[in-house]
Amino acid sequence: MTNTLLSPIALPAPPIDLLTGAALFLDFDGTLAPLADTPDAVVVDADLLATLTCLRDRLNGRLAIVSGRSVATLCDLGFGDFLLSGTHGLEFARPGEAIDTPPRLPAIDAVEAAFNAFASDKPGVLVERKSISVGLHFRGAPQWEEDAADLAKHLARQHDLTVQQGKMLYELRPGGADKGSAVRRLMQSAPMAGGVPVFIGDDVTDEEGFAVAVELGGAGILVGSPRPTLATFSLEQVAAVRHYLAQGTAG
Ligand SMILES: O=P(O)(O)OC[C@H]1O[C@H](O[C@H]2O[C@H](CO)[C@@H](O)[C@H](O)[C@H]2O)[C@H](O)[C@@H](O)[C@@H]1O
Repeated sequence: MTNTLLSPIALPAPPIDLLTGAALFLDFDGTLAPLADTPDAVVVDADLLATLTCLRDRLNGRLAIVSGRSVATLCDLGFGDFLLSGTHGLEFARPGEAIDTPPRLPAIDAVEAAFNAFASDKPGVLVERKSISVGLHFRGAPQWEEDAADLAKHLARQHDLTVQQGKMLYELRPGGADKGSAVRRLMQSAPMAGGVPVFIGDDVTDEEGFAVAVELGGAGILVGSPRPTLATFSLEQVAAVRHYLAQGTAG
């Protein structure tokens, strides 16, 4: 990312009229759903799907989920009816159409084997097998963070992969895309084209999304406590995001 992250000052809450005319890009974990102990523990409730469906209709379809989760997992979670970008900008899907995804590289299988070997004697360390990437989670055993980071960086160099840092997570994936490139691509065609991009997210992987949204004349909304960010506004937590989105469906 070429832009410089701004200092961690408290940002204002987004005005509700920001949603009028928006092309809305929504991160998933930590933005639409609270973080949980393990990836599998997260569920999507009917209220959230109803709010997003209503908001998408009000925005003439200009609502996309842009996540680090794979598109297949997003569909399993209940988002199959939405415009999707998965695996940090590497995958795309439109409702009813085939998933546009690069192939799973043999290197990812090699990394997964190395992650499994690392995790095998460390209770609480979890390997997340994903469609075209693989994650090493240490939320259940934070004492292994440094070793997990060293292993991820070593394997990334060895296999020419990208390390994607997340919350209590190192993920290895092919490079060449991020959430910013996903926003740029989706803004070039219907239904997102013509809207003002607004990206809501909580994690470092969302900063590229904020950067491109701002560059294209829109805004980023950071979810969580103040930290260095390219976002313009902030919301304290998932509940505030959901309240904000629900307000956008009213009136
Ligand atoms: O871009 P996102 O939609 O925010 O996805 C980023 C990663 O989210 C998931 O991991 C995070 O959430 C888990 C469940 O709450 C949590 O246990 C973990 O510690 C977090 O890092 C997901 O498992 C990853 O695949 C996503 O890349």
